[in-house]
Amino acid sequence: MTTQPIPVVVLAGFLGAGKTTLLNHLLRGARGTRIGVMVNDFGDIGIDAMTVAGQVGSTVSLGNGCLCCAVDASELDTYLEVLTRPELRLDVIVIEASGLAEPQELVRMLLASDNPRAVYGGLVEVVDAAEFTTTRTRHPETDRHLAVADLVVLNKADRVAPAELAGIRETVAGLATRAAVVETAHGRIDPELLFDRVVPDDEIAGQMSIEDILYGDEDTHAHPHAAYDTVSLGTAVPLHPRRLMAFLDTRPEGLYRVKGFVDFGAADPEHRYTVHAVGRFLRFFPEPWPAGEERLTRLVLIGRGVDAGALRGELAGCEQNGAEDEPDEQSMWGVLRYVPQPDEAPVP
Ligand SMILES: Nc1nc2c(ncn2[C@@H]2O[C@H](COP(=O)(O)OP(=O)(O)OP(=O)(O)O)[C@@H](O)[C@H]2O)c(=O)[nH]1
Repeated sequence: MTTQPIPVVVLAGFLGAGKTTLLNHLLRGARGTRIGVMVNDFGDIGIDAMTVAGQVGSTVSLGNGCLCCAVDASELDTYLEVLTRPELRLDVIVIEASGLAEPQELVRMLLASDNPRAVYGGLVEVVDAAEFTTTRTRHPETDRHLAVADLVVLNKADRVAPAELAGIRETVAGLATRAAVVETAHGRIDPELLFDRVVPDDEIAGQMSIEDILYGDEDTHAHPHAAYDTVSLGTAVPLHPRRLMAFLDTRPEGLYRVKGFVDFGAADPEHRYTVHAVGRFLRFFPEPWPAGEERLTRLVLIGRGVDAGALRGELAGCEQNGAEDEPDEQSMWGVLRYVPQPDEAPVP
């Protein structure tokens, strides 16, 4: 059994950048490497924990709220204590920060942790190449996040023309001066990039001063999620595809992220539909209902400057009202327009 401390890698990046996709890629390609996962869901339904593949016994879901606000260093230590138990024999722990977390806060907490079996293993910042320019304009803190990253994964390269991608890469590299920048699609990076990133003590000192860790800079505490609203829907009543599409097609600008699973009831009893919207980008991924799985819809909406009460009401209005309201197969056409073609990789 190894006596080396376990590296703890922070996986950060704005809403929808592709953190969960990357994490699933790592888990699938893990082979002999034993990966522990801490998932930080934003919203009171554990969507991200549910979409992390095949992790039994070594996943900790941090529930509602943002890790950097909701958890202090001692609480983080409690979670780390669980994942660093020798019997789990983990080689690496990955913390997926919520898309609105301040990665620097997490890094600070990890560095302050007194768990001798864990060592900070670096900050990976996932960037959505297709949304980079818009995100940066709306969220100037993006620059600060890139500046402290150890590895930048420039994801969704498939959604940007090569010339534009080269320009974005140059901008990102200029901001992430300490980091390697890796372009990829669907988070398919070489796992070695992460698992070998045990950062020596002297390098950590170079990354963040002790004053940074102890006192921080008040400006860097401006949490981007303060201004965000989260609306969740968890229901056993199937949603009507036409009404859900009408809702999604007219969703307000500020509703940046929609994720979860939808049950369309009689309109398609065979499949559950994973939904992902990032900005104006929308996709549904049908998959057969797992055997014995309860038919439920779970959705989390995250937005800024949106009327959460109205959204909640509109979502509730998408629920089917008994037999008379039962949709037919044609009512699925609107949904099927957003199911990816075979060359687009599905959500795991
Ligand atoms: N075209 C394309 N889509 C991608 C890529 N990576 C991820 N996606 C899709 O982008 C959506 C968001 O991906 P996630 O992995 O859930 O993003 P996330 O960063 O975990 O999102 P939050 O948890 O909301 O912060 C999903 O529909 C993914 O399938 C990519 O490289 N190319």
